[in-house]
Parts: sequence; structure tokens; C-alpha cells
Amino acid sequence: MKIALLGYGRMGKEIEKIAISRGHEIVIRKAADTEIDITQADVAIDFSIPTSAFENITNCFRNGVPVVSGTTGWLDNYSKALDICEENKGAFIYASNFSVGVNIFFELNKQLAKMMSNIDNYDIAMEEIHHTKKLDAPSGTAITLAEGIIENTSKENWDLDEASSENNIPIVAKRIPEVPGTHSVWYNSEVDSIEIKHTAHSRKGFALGAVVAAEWLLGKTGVFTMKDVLNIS
Ligand SMILES: NC(=O)C1=CN([C@@H]2O[C@H](COP(=O)(O)OP(=O)(O)OC[C@H]3O[C@@H](n4cnc5c(N)ncnc54)[C@H](O)[C@@H]3O)[C@@H](O)[C@H]2O)C=CC1
Ligand SMILES: O=C(O)C1=N[C@H](C(=O)O)C[C@H](O)C1
Repeated sequence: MKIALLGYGRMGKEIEKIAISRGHEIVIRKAADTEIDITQADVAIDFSIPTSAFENITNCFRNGVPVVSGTTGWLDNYSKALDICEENKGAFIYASNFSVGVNIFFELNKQLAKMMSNIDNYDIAMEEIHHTKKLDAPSGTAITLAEGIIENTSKENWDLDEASSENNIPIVAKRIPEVPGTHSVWYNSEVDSIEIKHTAHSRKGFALGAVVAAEWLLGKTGVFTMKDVLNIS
């Protein structure tokens, strides 16, 4: 496949290595707000910045190029992007996290939330740790985890705060140099704690997942998720 990399930072460069090792060609490397001819590409992979993702993604829809996006922090515009995708009969996959491990973790988190929903005396807490260059907090992955808990319990929202409250899921975001991404969910009671945790050891898992998603998306029309790509039920 001819791939356009929309965003050529830490992730763009990691994706490039994996894409080339799987026989693909990189035809565009976009690292700023510059003009590009996206129609040269069979598929685009957007790992850019929160303020550029919407424009990058919708430019692909308008030009008939399928797009995979992993950029976080732009989701206020997500439903507008889906409308533009539909108008143009585009193809789109967004995931807050493309690694296989985290997508399994998302399902585990939902199952655990369901099990805990009728058990009293446990407080939920969540922590995400990332490198100090990360622009957004909490991470997109932490937000997806919180949404999975909200779907399956009486919790109503999340809060970037250390205090626990009746309806909130408190998320603590820590920034430590070089950490690729660590997410933990706890249920704490007076007598014990239950903890589930995912630790990324590098960016390879995110990058491989994004390339696999792009391979899977080619030739399809519509909006999909990593559950479709990985066939997780
Ligand atoms: N969904 C997932 O699995 C993962 C998502 N991410 C997310 O991906 C995004 C990128 O992460 P990193 O590569 O670590 O960041 P980075 O800061 O290393 O790279 C972002 C790149 O976007 C470029 N850029 C700026 N304006 C642009 C524009 N208008 N069009 C295209 N590129 C532009 C910047 O110059 C930079 O090279 C972040 O939002 C991060 O949270 C990161 C890892 C995994
Ligand atoms: O910015 C990062 O690095 C990461 N961002 C994603 C997120 O916000 O969840 C995914 C991963 O944790 C790395």
C-alpha cells in the first residue's frame, strides 16, 4: 500500500519502520500545516496533534482516501468528522489505543466494571502515566477506560482529580520522562484492592496495530473500531 503519514513525530517514525517491514511504501510524511496531495496515497495514518487531526482526517474523506487515526485530544469534533465521512462515503477507524494488549484490556475493564457494579464498599481509581512530551491529559486510553466503566456501572463521569466521589471516576495523570504508556484501574475497599494494569514497553504495539488497521480498512466503506479489526466480541 502507498501510505500517507499525517504526523511524523515519535509515532509517525515508528509506523514508518513497521509499514516498510510489511512491504508498504510511504508516499507522504506530513509534519506541519502544509499543503499535500493526499490522493497519491491508498491510505492515510494520522498521528498528529489535537488541533490538526480533524482537518487531516476530513481532507482524506473529501478525497476518497481511507484514514486510520490515533491522535488523541480532538474528540469534541468526532461526531462532525463522522458526518463528513458519511457524506463522502469514506472509510475511518479511530482508536485511542491501537495495541492489541490495550484492546483486550478495554474488554477486561468492562467485564470487571460489570462484576463490581452491584458490590458495595469499593471506590474506583484510575491512573495513567506517560512521557513528559504528551500534550493532552488525561490520555485518550484513560478516557476510553472511564467510558467503559460508565457504560457498566452507576458512575456518570470522570474527573482529572485525585478525590473520589459518588458519581465520578477520579483519574490521576502522571508525566515521567520516556514512559510509553501505563494505565491502571483500581477498586479499593477497606479490606483489599483489585487492580488491573496495562504497561506498554515501547511504541511498537501502537504502531503495529495502526498498520494492521490500515491494511484491514483498505477497500472498505464506513466507520469501524479496533474491535472490528481484531474480531473481539
Ligand atoms: N492511538 C494510539 O495508539 C496512540 C496515540 N498516540 C497519539 O498520537 C498523537 C501523536 O503522538 P506522538 O507521535 O507521540 O507525538 P509527536 O509530537 O511526536 O508527533 C506529532 C507530529 O505531528 C506533527 N504535526 C503538527 N502539525 C501537523 C499537521 N497540521 N499535520 C500533520 N502533522 C502535524 C508535529 O510536527 C509532530 O511531528 C498524540 O495525540 C498521541 O496521544 C500516541 C501513541 C499511541
Ligand atoms: O501520547 C502518547 O504517547 C500516547 N497516547 C495515547 C493516549 O492518549 O491514550 C495512547 C498511548 O497511551 C500513548
